[in-house]
Amino acid sequence: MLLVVAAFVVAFVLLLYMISPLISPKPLKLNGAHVVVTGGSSGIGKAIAVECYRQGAFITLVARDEAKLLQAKKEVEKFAINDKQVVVCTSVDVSSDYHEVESVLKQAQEKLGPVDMLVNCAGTSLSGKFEDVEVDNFRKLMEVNYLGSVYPTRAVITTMKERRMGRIMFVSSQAGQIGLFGYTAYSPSKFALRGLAESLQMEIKPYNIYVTVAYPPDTDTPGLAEENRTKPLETKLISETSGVCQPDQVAKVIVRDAVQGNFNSSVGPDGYMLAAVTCGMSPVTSITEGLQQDAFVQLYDRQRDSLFSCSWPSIKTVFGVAALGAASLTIGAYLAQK
Ligand SMILES: NC(=O)C1=CN([C@@H]2O[C@H](COP(=O)(O)OP(=O)(O)OC[C@H]3O[C@@H](n4cnc5c(N)ncnc54)[C@H](OP(=O)(O)O)[C@@H]3O)[C@@H](O)[C@H]2O)C=CC1
Ligand SMILES: CCCCCCCCCCCCCCCC(=O)[C@@H](N)CO
Repeated sequence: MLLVVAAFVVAFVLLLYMISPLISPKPLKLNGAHVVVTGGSSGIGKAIAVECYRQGAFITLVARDEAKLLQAKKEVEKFAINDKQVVVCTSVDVSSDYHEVESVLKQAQEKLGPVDMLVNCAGTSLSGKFEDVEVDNFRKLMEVNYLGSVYPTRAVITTMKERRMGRIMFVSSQAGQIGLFGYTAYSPSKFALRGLAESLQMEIKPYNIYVTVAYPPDTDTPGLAEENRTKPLETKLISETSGVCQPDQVAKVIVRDAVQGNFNSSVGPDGYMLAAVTCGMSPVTSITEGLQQDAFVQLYDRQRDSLFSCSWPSIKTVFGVAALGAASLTIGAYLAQK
């Protein structure tokens, strides 16, 4: 019986690998593409700009501080792969006023052409116990981290729909997948991006525009350094279970997933597991991803009511275990190629 199930699982997984490319979107070519990166003057945003530039993209960096923008431009330009590439800087507060953001992005498109990929990375974090956080900071974080992604997206979506192509990336956080001690102001602003992304993807999928939500762990940036100055010990200890990544490592994963049109983008095994157990009704862009999510949820469910009960396994358990088997095969392959 077990041999039959194992043979079935192997055949099933091989079949999935063969048909999976049929449902994945066609990858976006970054060579010659216009990529706008909000928050591109520092940390993860700057690393994403570098990663796109070394693949031949034209970059618009968006942030507030002009000196930091110019410094970032110089750093990104070192990675040019041809002499046509250009980095343009534009200073605006993405959360202040929609019409200002719209006008800045209109000018950017007049300079470098329509936006092929928008990376919403501008954001800030703040941690502290609920009653210790300045009440105004709840509004501020929602404005920067949520509205600061709505406005640029709103400013480019019409052109993307007319062209029937584009990529929109939202940089959320693992704290946008799981609420944590000390993040009562920050987590909601990152959870909000998921709701926006899932709703928007449903609307624009028919226009061949793909949305990606990135869920990075702690990443070694000036933003993290600033945050760590006042972070409660509890928040620090929990966050560090996921380790601390380097911006270029995070950027490589994020750009790869955005180019592929993958809806979820997570970093490392922890991030992968977190994404699977918090997948909810997020769109899956590959059959194997859906299967792995099912297996993890099955495992999670079954652990709750004991994986192997002494009675005959129900059909659901058999398929759950089969999915689990397939998932472990797939995850093994996935981790092996990492
Ligand atoms: N570092 C980490 O541990 C993690 C970070 N993230 C998220 O990644 C994103 C980047 O974080 P990180 O690289 O650490 O941050 P940094 O502080 O290093 O960089 C933030 C960038 O966003 C810009 N920015 C901030 N506020 C605004 C604004 N209102 N309008 C326009 N630009 C703005 C900053 O430039 P300027 O100040 O000049 O405007 C800067 O370019 C954030 O959304 C963060 O929540 C997610 C998970 C982990
Ligand atoms: C079943 C699988 C479980 C996997 C373990 C996951 C444990 C939760 C880790 C949460 C880390 C939160 C990092 C926030 C980073 C961030 O956004 C700020 N640093 C912003 O600067």
